[in-house]
Amino acid sequence: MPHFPFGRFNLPRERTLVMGILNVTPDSFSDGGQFAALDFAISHAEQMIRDGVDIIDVGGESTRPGAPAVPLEEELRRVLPVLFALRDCGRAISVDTYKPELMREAVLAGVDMINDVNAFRAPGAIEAVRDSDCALCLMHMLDKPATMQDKPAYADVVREVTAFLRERIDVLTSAGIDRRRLWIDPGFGFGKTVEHNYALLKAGRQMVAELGVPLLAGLSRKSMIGAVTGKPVEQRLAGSLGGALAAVAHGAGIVRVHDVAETVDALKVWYAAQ
Ligand SMILES: Cn1c(SCC(=O)Nc2ccccc2)nc2c(=O)[nH]c(N)nc21
Repeated sequence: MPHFPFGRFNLPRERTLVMGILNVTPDSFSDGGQFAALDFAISHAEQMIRDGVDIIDVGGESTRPGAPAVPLEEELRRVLPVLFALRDCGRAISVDTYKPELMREAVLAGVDMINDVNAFRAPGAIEAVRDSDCALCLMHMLDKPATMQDKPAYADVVREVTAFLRERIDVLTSAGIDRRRLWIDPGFGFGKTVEHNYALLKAGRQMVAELGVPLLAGLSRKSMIGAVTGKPVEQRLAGSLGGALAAVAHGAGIVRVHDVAETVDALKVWYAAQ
């Protein structure tokens, strides 16, 4: 299999990889204590590993519309201990951040992917990751989290999102970053209506073909699942599994999910039938 740089790992490319979501934000557990947070995160990561996860996505700041901004120091305090604790866990680690300072620390800590919902647009982001071999995920977001869902409108959402991702790829490769490190992501729910999200999902293979870069898809438990199932966020497992299989069918190379064990099993059955 071709070796796509993924930090230390030579991850398989003949099947879609499962990225498990590891939130290290206080609102993702009860008492908010610092050490409880670290313990909780490590236990959750260990469970995902037992469940068959390929990549663990560590995030210290919620990007939900209306979520409070997290100061850099606080995000560092939440995320870095988890990165060091997971360094030798045997799975790829990605860090979900748009802050260049955290990217720099994460690269030094040896992470295998930087997952940037802002597609490395922050000043200093490219410099922070250039001299490394970690994978880089470029995600599309309309405007910014606070306003992106107000009235998302596009003349042609697939064309515009593809153009945005092409521009970001061009900027990073022009800065000397090896194209083989790059992943693209349409950013489901980041400034899109449900219709926009499904149009982008269906266009996955087209985007990969046009941009020559593999695709990461994050649908798990999102409103695009809720809209077609009528289910609240805590009852979206089945819908999310359908979404994961749809993403695989439409060319995703990584699916970002909350429910690792269930998704791993669903993909095993899917691949048994290919
Ligand atoms: C960090 N991050 C997020 S956070 C939003 C989220 O999960 N909301 C959400 C979670 C649970 C329920 C409802 C909404 N989504 C993506 C994505 O789609 N792609 C990439 N690359 N990174 C991502």
